[in-house]
Amino acid sequence: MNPIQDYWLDNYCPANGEVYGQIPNSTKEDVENAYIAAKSAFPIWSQTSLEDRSRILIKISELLENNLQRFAEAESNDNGKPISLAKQVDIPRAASNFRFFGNAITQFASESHESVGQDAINFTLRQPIGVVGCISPWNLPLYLFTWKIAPAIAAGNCVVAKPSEITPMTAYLLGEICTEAGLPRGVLNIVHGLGSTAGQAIVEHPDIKAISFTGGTATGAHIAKVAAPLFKKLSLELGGKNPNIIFADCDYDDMLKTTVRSSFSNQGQICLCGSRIFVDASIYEKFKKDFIAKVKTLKVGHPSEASTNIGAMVSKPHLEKVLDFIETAKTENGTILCGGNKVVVKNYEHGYYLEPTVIEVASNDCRVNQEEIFGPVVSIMPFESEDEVLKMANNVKYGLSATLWTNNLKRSMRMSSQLQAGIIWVNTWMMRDLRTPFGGIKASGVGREGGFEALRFFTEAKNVCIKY
Ligand SMILES: NC(=O)C1=CN([C@@H]2O[C@H](COP(=O)(O)OP(=O)(O)OC[C@H]3O[C@@H](n4cnc5c(N)ncnc54)[C@H](O)[C@@H]3O)[C@@H](O)[C@H]2O)C=CC1
Ligand SMILES: O=C(O)/C=C/C=C(\O)C(=O)O
Repeated sequence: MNPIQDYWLDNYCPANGEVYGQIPNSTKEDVENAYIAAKSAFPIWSQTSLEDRSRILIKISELLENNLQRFAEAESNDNGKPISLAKQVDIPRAASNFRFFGNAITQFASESHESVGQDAINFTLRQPIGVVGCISPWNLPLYLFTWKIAPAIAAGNCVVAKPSEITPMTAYLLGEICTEAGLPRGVLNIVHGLGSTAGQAIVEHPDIKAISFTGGTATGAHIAKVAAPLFKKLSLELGGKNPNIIFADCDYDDMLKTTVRSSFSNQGQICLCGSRIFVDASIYEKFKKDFIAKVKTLKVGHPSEASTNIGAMVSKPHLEKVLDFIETAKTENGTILCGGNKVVVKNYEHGYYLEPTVIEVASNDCRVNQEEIFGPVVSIMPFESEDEVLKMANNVKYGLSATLWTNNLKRSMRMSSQLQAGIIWVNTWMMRDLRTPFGGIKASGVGREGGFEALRFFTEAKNVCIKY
């Protein structure tokens, strides 16, 4: 063991497989120091007026927008995603997160209940919790990091936050911007490092009273086990295995174009991707032909090239994991209709590239349809009836999102109410309104983010009853 060497973690660039930086592998002591800083900032920040908090959050948002190119390059370099995606989606959304919660906090109200006949009135105070922990994953690094931090600080909390050790760069840059925007010292404390050490220290900390986590289901289960006996508030956004259900009466061209996106955006590394595609048997063969033809046009390439549709996978171990799933599919009578192989990109031979892959599965019970792959891999299979597809869609441990393609209003209402998922999209995918509740059921998580739900999570409700 070399304590100096072990304190630093290599940071890889997925596009070329090279180490391009190092981050601290923060220890329990580092987390304690972050907590102390947060605790000392809390009395002032929690009493800072809503107008001042709002102004600072909106300033952070503006600075992110002003630095779009720099942040997008950093995100793409760190994660492997096409720079075009980082520029159009990740960084603008991170900016929106701050702007949205900067505005939302000025509109957040609490309840009052008049106890008629008892000469009393109850009102609810919504007070910040204190020091809270935010832990985020590598797939949408700044987007998800800020989706937690923005409501937490808007509500008057101070934060100890850990980005994924696999994609630390934009969180580091965010720290600079927050300082420039005038966020007081100690309000946001970013610690870098491994989940098993720095992350675990946040979750175990007896005085960090709430944890907002996005990541894998197994990690979420572990966090819940550690946090529950400490009586922490928990928000867990976990994995998905989302059905994309296509009926014959849909707007076919729109469906086809969006299904390519919902399958392969961000190399399929979004918990909302529609990884199980179920197609009305009457259009199955046509869909199969058209879909594969479109998928074959997607260009796998270096993330910095404008023509790239599919960039690099986030890490070598993750690439290997996804390839293992493709091998598993073959042993389960799956047919690889296209893709399935690593891609060697000229001049970037050590990058982690994978073809977009479509697998025709014989049954919904196979591992490929039951486990989260989290890569550019989707399965397709036909269905005969609404009842059959509903059963298959729900027959999975996850319950994050579902997409329905149909112009039949009654059917969309019927199915929306019966699908076991926290988010249903009808004739669209990943259309986001930041006011809406966001989250899953079953193994996809606990609690909701977004809008006032997030502000409720990051506050404690205290009821005051006054007799008059
Ligand atoms: N939102 C989602 O649905 C996501 C799902 N995943 C799934 O999870 C699988 C594993 O990916 P990982 O990178 O290992 O994700 P992960 O769940 O281990 O990592 C997410 C975050 O949790 C932290 N973390 C890990 N262990 C922790 C612990 N004991 N205490 C506190 N924090 C901890 C990590 O450092 C990271 O910041 C992926 O293959 C994918 O299937 C991964 C990322 C996002
Ligand atoms: O809030 C959103 O728009 C998207 C969230 C996506 C995830 O939580 C994920 O992919 O992990």
